[in-house]
Amino acid sequence: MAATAYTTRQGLEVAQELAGFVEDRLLPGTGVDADRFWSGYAELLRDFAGENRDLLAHREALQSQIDNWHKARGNQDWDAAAYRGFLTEIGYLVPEPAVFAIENGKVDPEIASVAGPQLVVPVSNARFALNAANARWGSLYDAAYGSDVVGPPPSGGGGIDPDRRDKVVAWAAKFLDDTFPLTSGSHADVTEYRADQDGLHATVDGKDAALRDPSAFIGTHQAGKDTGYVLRHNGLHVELVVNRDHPIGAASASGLRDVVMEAALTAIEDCEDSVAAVDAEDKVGVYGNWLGLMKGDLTETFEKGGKQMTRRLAKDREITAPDGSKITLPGRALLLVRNVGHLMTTDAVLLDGQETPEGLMDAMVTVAAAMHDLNRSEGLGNSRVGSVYVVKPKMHGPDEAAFADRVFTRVEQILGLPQYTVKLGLMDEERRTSANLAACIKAISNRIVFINTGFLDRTGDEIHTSMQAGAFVGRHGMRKSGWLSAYEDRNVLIGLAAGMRGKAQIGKGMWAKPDALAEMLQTKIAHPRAGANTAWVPSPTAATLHAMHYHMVDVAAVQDKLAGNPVPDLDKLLTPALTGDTPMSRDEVLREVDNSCQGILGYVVRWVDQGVGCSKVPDIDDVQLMEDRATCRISAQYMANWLEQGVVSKAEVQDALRRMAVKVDGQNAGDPNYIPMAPDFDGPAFKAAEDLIFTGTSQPSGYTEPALHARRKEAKALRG
Ligand SMILES: CC(=O)SCCNC(=O)CCNC(=O)[C@H](O)C(C)(C)COP(=O)(O)OP(=O)(O)OC[C@H]1O[C@@H](n2cnc3c(N)ncnc32)[C@H](O)[C@@H]1OP(=O)(O)O
Ligand SMILES: O=CC(=O)O
Ligand SMILES: [Mg+2]
Repeated sequence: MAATAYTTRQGLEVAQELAGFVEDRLLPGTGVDADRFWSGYAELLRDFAGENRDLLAHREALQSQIDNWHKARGNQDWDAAAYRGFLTEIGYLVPEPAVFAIENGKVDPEIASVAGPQLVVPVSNARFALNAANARWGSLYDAAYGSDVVGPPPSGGGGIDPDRRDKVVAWAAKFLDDTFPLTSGSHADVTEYRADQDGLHATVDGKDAALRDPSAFIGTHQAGKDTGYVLRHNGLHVELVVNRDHPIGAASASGLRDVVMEAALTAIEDCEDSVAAVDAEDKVGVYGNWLGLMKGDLTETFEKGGKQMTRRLAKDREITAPDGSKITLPGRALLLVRNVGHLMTTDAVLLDGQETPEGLMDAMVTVAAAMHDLNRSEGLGNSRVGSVYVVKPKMHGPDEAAFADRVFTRVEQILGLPQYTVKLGLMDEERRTSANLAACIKAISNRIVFINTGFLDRTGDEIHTSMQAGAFVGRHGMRKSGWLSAYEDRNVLIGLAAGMRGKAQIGKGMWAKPDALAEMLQTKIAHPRAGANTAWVPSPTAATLHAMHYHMVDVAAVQDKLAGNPVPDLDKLLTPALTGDTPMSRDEVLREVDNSCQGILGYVVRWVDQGVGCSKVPDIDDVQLMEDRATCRISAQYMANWLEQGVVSKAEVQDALRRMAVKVDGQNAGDPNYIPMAPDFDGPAFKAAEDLIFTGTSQPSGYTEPALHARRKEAKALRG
């Protein structure tokens, strides 16, 4: 990696690549000239970088007070009252705000009022980033046929297996019967669908049937030879696509060739935990894709199935209502952009020779990019109400949220945008935020568009915060622990109490087993049932399937029932899940050590050597798991905690790392770009895994970024 070349702008040293990107690609068309951008940015850094540093120092100061408190108490029994008193005294817990209601201004309906899936995607990958935007609509037939929901997934030999096809068709018909019942008969037995000014008709057993709720039919959608009958339920659309010339339609008595679901209502284009962006070059790649999405002109050409294809943003869908009027349905997910948190600094922009907060750069650049969307009145637009949606991760407590609010006010001033154009999604994924959630929401109440239980980071922070309290129970115990359920329940109830219903999303976390979609269908319905009007999915296929849950559950009604329920006690949230007097068996410990080491290595080897920020890595039972920086944080913090508490020895972990490195090398044997870690175990990837584990106690909040960035830079320098 060549040393960064800088150019000077308004007292800043700016990496040339970034300066070129900003001036040649980002700003033209925004009405903001380069001088205004750079002088505003320089002032932003002068006014906010110091406070950013102070906030991070405060995190560390609180953490060391907490560590010392636990160390001083030794093996005494857990004393919830004493602990809570201590946290109040040091300012970790702040007073609960008086009752308030958020006032978040203009918010698109996908966020404010309709419940549905939220897809997350690494924005560094243009092919995936476009796919996520287009995942607003997804084929239910394809999702079921290609996954495990009607039986083990297909082997991938090509062609359609008629038995599997029939299973999928019957399974989808059952969903249609449950969601859009007919006055008589089943969708499985329809021989014809047709529409007229009275609505949708179906012929079953030679007789006319209609929808039991005729108002569910909103019109037809013509696309080539496809005639789509568009239905609506719980605010979400479903299209019955009929085409008797299509092989699937031809095999169906009704000509039904697909059921197309409105799926990813919103998608988060991620600049954070699913990407590996460590320098100006990487950041320009990430920003370039977000800019293309905001301009509507991003394309990506690639080869799939031996054919070259070009992917671009999907158009909106034109529907003809029964009375002949036209309705436009959005063709793309409403896009949010996840910025990085307050932790990292970047060498892409230097002030007084020092690195500057990466979060401030993300704020400036991603909002400026979204101005292309704000300035456009037609075409492939994003927000229809003129808002910009930024997701802010990993904030600790209300002061950090208030800081973000002021940063975005300043960014709006620099760019000439009305205050509160930028809306914020608040990741409830650090313990101090969960414990002070109402105050955090209040701190950004004019911008807030979601709270989301990012339980993966939250688990990492749970372990790190109470590192010195004792040994944490294993993953199985953690999933069933009291703090986790208190965290999930409190999030919904505090959000409702803050008036988020009908105005914002109360979201649930990621489905981290991308291939186990039958299991997802069984279990992720718990999210809408808990009152969440969105939840994260890792892929468009998962979005299409998860959309079914929002037909099965009327989230608005659930929220009505929940409103006013007592919020679970803070002590429950604050009680760590420690093994206490019932330590885990040696077998369980060693198995989990192998599992964590494998997960960490499988993830970091692609991050450090190849710059891939989100991967599918098989776990110890060969279940493919989505690994990102947050899941890596959990594994590393487990190992650090168990080392700290003497549950395992350093030698045992070192042995596991070496054995698992050999296993991971084997799993990647088919990748021509892969660099094996064995037999030398001295490359930057292997060392990154060691850093994450053996320095896990002293890493800020147990984050993985510092070690990963340093080792990735080393790998880039070594290998170009
Ligand atoms: C704790 C947290 O912060 S969670 C948030 C961060 N996590 C994420 O963002 C998860 C994003 N998901 C992913 O990166 C991927 O789904 C993975 C790595 C988990 C799994 O990938 P794989 O199953 O190997 O996907 P694979 O490479 O086979 O792609 C399959 C298809 O799905 C698409 N796809 C997969 N995931 C996504 C996604 N998140 N968004 C859009 N498209 C996607 C691909 O574009 C591809 O379609 P195409 O060939 O037509 O382009
Ligand atoms: O960002 C999400 C999480 O679970 O962490
Ligand atoms: Mg997270």
